[in-house]
Amino acid sequence: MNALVEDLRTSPAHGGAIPRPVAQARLALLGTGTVGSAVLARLAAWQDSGFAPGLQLAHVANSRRAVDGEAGLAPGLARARLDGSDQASRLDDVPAALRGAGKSIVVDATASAEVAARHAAWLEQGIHVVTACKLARGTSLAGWQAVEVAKSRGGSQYGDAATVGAGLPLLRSIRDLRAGGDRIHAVAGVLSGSLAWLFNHYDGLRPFSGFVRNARDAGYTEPDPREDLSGEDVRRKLLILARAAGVALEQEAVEVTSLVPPDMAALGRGEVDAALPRLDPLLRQRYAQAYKNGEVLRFVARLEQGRARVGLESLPADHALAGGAGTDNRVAIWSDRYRDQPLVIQGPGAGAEVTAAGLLDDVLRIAAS
Ligand SMILES: NC(=O)C1=CN([C@@H]2O[C@H](COP(=O)(O)OP(=O)(O)OC[C@H]3O[C@@H](n4cnc5c(N)ncnc54)[C@H](O)[C@@H]3O)[C@@H](O)[C@H]2O)C=CC1
Ligand SMILES: N[C@@H](CC=O)C(=O)O
Repeated sequence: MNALVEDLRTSPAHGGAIPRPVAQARLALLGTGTVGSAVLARLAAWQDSGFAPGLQLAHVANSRRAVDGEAGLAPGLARARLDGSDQASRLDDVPAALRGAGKSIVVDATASAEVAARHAAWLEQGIHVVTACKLARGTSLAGWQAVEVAKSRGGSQYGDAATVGAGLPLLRSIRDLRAGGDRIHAVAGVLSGSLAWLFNHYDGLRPFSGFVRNARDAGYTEPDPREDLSGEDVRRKLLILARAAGVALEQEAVEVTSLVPPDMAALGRGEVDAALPRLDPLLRQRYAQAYKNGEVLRFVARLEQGRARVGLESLPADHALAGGAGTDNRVAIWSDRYRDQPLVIQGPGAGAEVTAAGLLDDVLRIAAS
């Protein structure tokens, strides 16, 4: 914490988390990796403190196994129960596991296209979906529209705060501006937490590939870091933001400049780690050029004048998009009311804990609605 800012946790006025009465809701958590484990940890902490007592964990699954708990699984024990379970993970079983009193909510903490393909069907059945996975809304326009149609048919809600900015109030701000009558003119910024971290740390001296391994091990990258390095993950985030802003973009409309050499893009997942040093020559050269110009490298997404593009840019160090530290996303939004000076939103844009918090904020919002 910044020493100039008083730490409110130690202030006498700080009262801790207020127990929150939540109407009963049954949750199915899909994915117990980096993000899913943090969801379980947050639910376990809530259970200990008595916060949000109405939430009941009815089903937990990873790609191989599943475990059900009709009366609710203890979040702190769910991983151990899952590891010892002989129940196979089957997406067809999810609706039945959620049957019971209160709202039914699927929490998608996977990176699975197969799970994303179920979102619309669940919504249509009245099951709410909260997701960190961008594949349902950030790929084809038809996929995005299918979610919209299914929500209105099923009277269900879709919590997507964690899909962009790991829960930062980005989508919410764009939707609030539009709900207040504003048109969104442009959006530009750093949308990748892992790439932000990489370009905040890379010094042109040590190999870029080593930093990629560190970002992966810290849980900032996608399960396959090429998703980040190729710009594909940022493309999905920009598409989600653009569509929320009222711009119905097809995924091919985003110009993406990848950092991944073609020979590395073609490799199998298991071969990626050994091939990471293939990134080093291009990044060393881009860094040296930027350094010579007194600039910094940032991986930027832009939606301006109907044109959408994503790629590495060399920016003056005092440029509005160059600020921030760590995994910070930094996004500028221009609208009718923010015509000259944009609204700028900055904060950590990757990491298990912030993402889990973003997912559970959406769960609480839906449970309370
Ligand atoms: N790591 C981060 O900082 C952030 C991640 N996200 C998103 O969160 C999602 C999860 O990311 P990680 O936790 O890093 O991935 P991970 O690879 O650590 O975990 C993925 C989990 O999904 C499970 N899974 C795969 N297919 C499944 C299926 N059919 N049914 C049930 N479970 C299945 C896997 O077994 C694993 O437990 C991704 O979509 C990612 O884009 C979003 C914001 C930030
Ligand atoms: N891999 C992503 C994680 C969040 O979506 C990123 O680096 O931003």
